[in-house]
Amino acid sequence: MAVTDPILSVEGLQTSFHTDKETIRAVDDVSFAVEPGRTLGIVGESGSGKSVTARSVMGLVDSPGVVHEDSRIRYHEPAFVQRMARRYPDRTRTRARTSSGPDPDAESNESDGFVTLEAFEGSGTDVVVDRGFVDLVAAPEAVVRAVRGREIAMIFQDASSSLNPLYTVGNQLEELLRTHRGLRGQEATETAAALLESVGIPDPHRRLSEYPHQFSGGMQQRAIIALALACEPSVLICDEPTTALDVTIQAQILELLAEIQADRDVAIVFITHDMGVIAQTADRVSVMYAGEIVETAPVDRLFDRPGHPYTEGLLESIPGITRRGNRLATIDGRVPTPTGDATACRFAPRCPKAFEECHAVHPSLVSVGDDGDHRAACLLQPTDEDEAGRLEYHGGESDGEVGEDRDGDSSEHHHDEGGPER
Ligand SMILES: Nc1ncnc2c1ncn2[C@@H]1O[C@H](COP(=O)(O)OP(=O)(O)OP(=O)(O)O)[C@@H](O)[C@H]1O
Ligand code: NI
Repeated sequence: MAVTDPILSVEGLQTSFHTDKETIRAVDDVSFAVEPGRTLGIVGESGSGKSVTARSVMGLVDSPGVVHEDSRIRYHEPAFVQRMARRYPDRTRTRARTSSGPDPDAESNESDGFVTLEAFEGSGTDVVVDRGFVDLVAAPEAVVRAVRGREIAMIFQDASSSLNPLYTVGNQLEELLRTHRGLRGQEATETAAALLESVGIPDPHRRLSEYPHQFSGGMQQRAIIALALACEPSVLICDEPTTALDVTIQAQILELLAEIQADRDVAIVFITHDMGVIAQTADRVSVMYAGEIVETAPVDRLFDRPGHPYTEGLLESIPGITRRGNRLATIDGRVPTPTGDATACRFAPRCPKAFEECHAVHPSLVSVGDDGDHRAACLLQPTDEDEAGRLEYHGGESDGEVGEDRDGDSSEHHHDEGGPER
């Protein structure tokens, strides 16, 4: 597997909650990917859809939520893909691309496959997989269960629910090691102690026999991380893992996660509303607003040259004392609940830079500058030079004609300010 291949990729994820009154599009066409050893930050205010995105990946969306069947959630770990290809040969299909195997199309079964092989040798129950993926939306529940917690682990936003107050920390770790890794007795105890030690909990043997309430907040969070790591997952999703902790402990936990990542090459999806935390953790950032990703870029790039006014607002809120709050210091109002199709920019009602068009056109993600790795969904982003030049000719905000040639296809509309201002 090449270094740049993702271990987890999500494309066009849509998760809706259907109620009597309305359909809430909590996640509305979200795409992202994360590579081994890298951290993708997902940032946005309360209600932007971060947790529902994470729970969708885990196959844990609460009723009445539904992940749309056209969504793609792909897990690319070759050993797991190989296991599934051998277990479900009838539901395994092949894709030409870089295949080194025999005639790739010969064995294709396009109808209800959920395992896709891209580079492999042999076939059927002897197949050796170098590259491919399992589609978790199409996969049977048994496969999703095999992934959840073992291949992709999650630290939940509501940390208190992650530890059971009635059992010792040791019981909880050993139970996981028994059910998922088949470890028992002394071996399980030693492995549990080693796990506690690896997350920086001193005197691990004694702490195994203690109950969660005997741990401080920071030590509880370390124990929760130990539980998440017990099955040696390839991907760790952290949903606001430090929000409840004070600043010093928060910094220690972030450092711990970085060490774990360096040791284990685990891919991390780090969810937070705090741009300061993003700066410390992420390699790449996706900014979410009302169910959509409105900007995505490598972290330095996003901080240097934000391409979306919402990102600018989040960045301006960093030095404030709103760290634990979910409201932005610099932008009034709050995230709307997305119901129905997006027919306009969902941020426009709060946007200091919104113009008429923003209330009528739904912006799609376009490159910021000529960097294909940096994309923003904002009409302020010109999409190519000609167009930018033409719009410049039309002048600035005072130009009454600006709206007139913009009533057609939304994806081709731009505004003239030549990129973000700060
Ligand atoms: N069980 C549910 N039923 C109906 N709507 C829900 C449900 N769970 C989440 N939602 C809606 O989905 C949207 C996204 O919620 P989500 O919890 O993902 O936000 P978030 O970005 O994680 O916010 P926070 O920072 O507060 O955790 C919200 O509008 C919320 O009301
Ligand atoms: Ni959340």
